[in-house]
Parts: sequence; C-alpha cells; structure tokens
Amino acid sequence: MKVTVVGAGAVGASCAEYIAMKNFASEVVLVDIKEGFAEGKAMDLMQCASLNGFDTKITGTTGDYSKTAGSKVAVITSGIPRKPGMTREELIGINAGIVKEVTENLVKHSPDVIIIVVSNPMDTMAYLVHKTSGLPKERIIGMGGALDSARFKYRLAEALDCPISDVDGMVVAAHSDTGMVPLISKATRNGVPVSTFLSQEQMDSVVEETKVGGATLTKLLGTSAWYAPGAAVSVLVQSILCDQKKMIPCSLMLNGEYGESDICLGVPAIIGANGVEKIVEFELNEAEQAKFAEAAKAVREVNGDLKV
Ligand SMILES: NC(=O)c1ccc[n+]([C@@H]2O[C@H](COP(=O)([O-])OP(=O)(O)OC[C@H]3O[C@@H](n4cnc5c(N)ncnc54)[C@H](O)[C@@H]3O)[C@@H](O)[C@H]2O)c1
Ligand SMILES: O=C(O)C[C@H](O)C(=O)O
Repeated sequence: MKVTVVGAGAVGASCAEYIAMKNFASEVVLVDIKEGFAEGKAMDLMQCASLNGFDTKITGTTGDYSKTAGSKVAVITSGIPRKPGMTREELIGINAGIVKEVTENLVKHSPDVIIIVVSNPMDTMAYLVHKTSGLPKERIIGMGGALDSARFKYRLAEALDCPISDVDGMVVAAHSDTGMVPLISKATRNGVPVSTFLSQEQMDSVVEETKVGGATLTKLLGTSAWYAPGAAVSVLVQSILCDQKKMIPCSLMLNGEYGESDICLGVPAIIGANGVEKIVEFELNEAEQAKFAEAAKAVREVNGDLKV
C-alpha cells in the first residue's frame, strides 16, 4: 500500500525512514515544493535499503501530486518549524495556507485517503483539514498525543530510574506547551500507580518536563525535533496499514466526547484500517477534566484565527 509524505524536511524524511525500515508499506512517495529536494531525500533513503534490509520503494517528487494517486495514507509535514523562544501557535500565519493547499492536492488525487496531520499548530491544522477536505472525520488524524505520550514515558522512566518498557502513561488534550494534559494519576509502572514510587514534587516535575518537551528540544537543536515525531507517525501509519487497532492518543474532531464539540483535541482512539475506528471515552478526574476544558478554550481561540 502506498503512503505519501508531504514535506521532505526533517520530520518528513524521518517519517519515510521509519516507515520504510519497518517494511509494512509497498511505497512511500515524498513530496516537497523545493526543487529536487524530495527526489534527493528519496534517493538517499533508497540507498539505505540494502544496508538496512527493507523493500519499501521510496520515490520523490517536486509538487507532482499525480505521483501520490491512490495513497491509502498521506502525512502532512509541510510547513515551517518553530525556532527557540517561539510557540507552535505563532506558525499559523504561514502554515495554514500551506496545509490547506496540500490537503486540496492530496484529496484530488486520493479521494479515499486517510490524512495524518503533523504541521503545527497541529490541533488547529487538523481542524483546518476537516474544514477544507470534505473527508469523513474518521479519516483525519492529528499526530501529537503519540509523541507527547512517548515523551511522558521517557520522563517517567527517568524519574523512576527504570526501563521505559516498565512504564505506561498517556497525554491528552492539546499539543501545546500549556495545553498538554499528561495523565499522571493514571500512569503506572507495570500496573502499579507511579505515586507508589514518586513524590508529589517528582510527579509535578515529570508533568512539567513533558509539557515543554518540544520546546526543550527546540532550544537544544535550534529547530524542532524529528526522530521521535517520525517514529510516532510510523506507529500510526502501521496501525492503519496493518489494521492493528492500536489505542493511540490522537487529535480528533470531537462531537460531545470529553464535553467538547467542533474542535480537534488529543483523545485516545482505536486506529485501524478505516482510520479512527472508535474514540475511547473514560473518566478523567476533576482536575484533569478542568485542564482539558482549559486547553479546548485556548485551541478554540487559535482556530478562530483561521479563515475557514
Ligand atoms: N505534530 C508534531 O508532533 C510535530 C512534531 C515535529 C514537527 N512538527 C511540525 O512539522 C512541520 C515540519 O517540521 P520540519 O522540522 O520537518 O521542518 P522542515 O523545514 O525541515 O521541513 C518542512 C518542509 O516542508 C516543505 N514545504 C513547505 N511548503 C510546502 C508545500 N506547499 N508543499 C510541499 N512541501 C512544502 C519545505 O520545503 C520543507 O522541506 C513544522 O510545522 C513543525 O512544527 C510537528
Ligand atoms: O515543538 C515543536 O515545535 C515541534 C513538535 O510539535 C514537537 O513537539 O516536537
């Protein structure tokens, strides 16, 4: 099955690399606007095939969407990343126009596509794709929660001084520095609540470090991260292409779930061959639900800046 990745920059190339390495897609088509860039990235990645042992064919094109025709999944990573000191929300002015145009091109050539939105501000870009694509809501998935939850587990394992495979945890609500809600009350080490091992101060610090995970990396790297974002996308794409029905937190259009409607926010969902197969609703505690509502209010304000 064919997967398109639009934007052959840091995140797009990382998505293509992880998807190919896991060997579950027949073809990955990279698209970029910069002349020759996607073709170059595709060629470089294909020269890894014999070394890394994958058979996925990777091709590149400068804006020729006819090459993307018949894609089962398309990942939108096109757009600018933030620089140190910026918020994701500040990218809306440039990225909204790019995401809208890319969405129209994708849908024209692959009307049955499932779109994964990565470009920031992601929750608002996912909302924009809903408003402009005409696709059913089950076929639009914002990628944020998968990455934020991976960062949460990294911070939990660090605080617990244990292997990451020992910990479980999930982040819901917005993919923003202030709107992320790491569900610390439900995080466990092999099924045992982490509060058994960590003080309140340690848990607060894990939550805060998780929320600014993207900003911390942006400060260190001078631009935003790409390895874990690419890996997180590859997990979503695999769950769709292999119909794994994994439960993954994603930014999805809500229709009353968690008390919100007409907004894309991070919630757990079953992801399979049809895209979003079910939004999983479970009880948040009072504080978590209040933070979820606060995040929704902030995302709604950013959505208000869209011209849709
Ligand atoms: N949702 C997440 O968890 C997450 C994680 C990491 C990055 N991001 C976001 O992903 C986006 C990409 O980040 P990056 O580090 O790869 O940036 P990058 O600058 O390395 O790559 C972006 C690419 O998009 C291309 N592009 C721009 N306009 C285009 C268009 N109209 N059509 C096709 N290609 C176009 C550029 O030429 C560039 O190669 C940013 O908005 C960033 O904030 C989101
Ligand atoms: O932090 C960013 O701006 C990029 C991305 O959203 C991330 O979380 O790594």
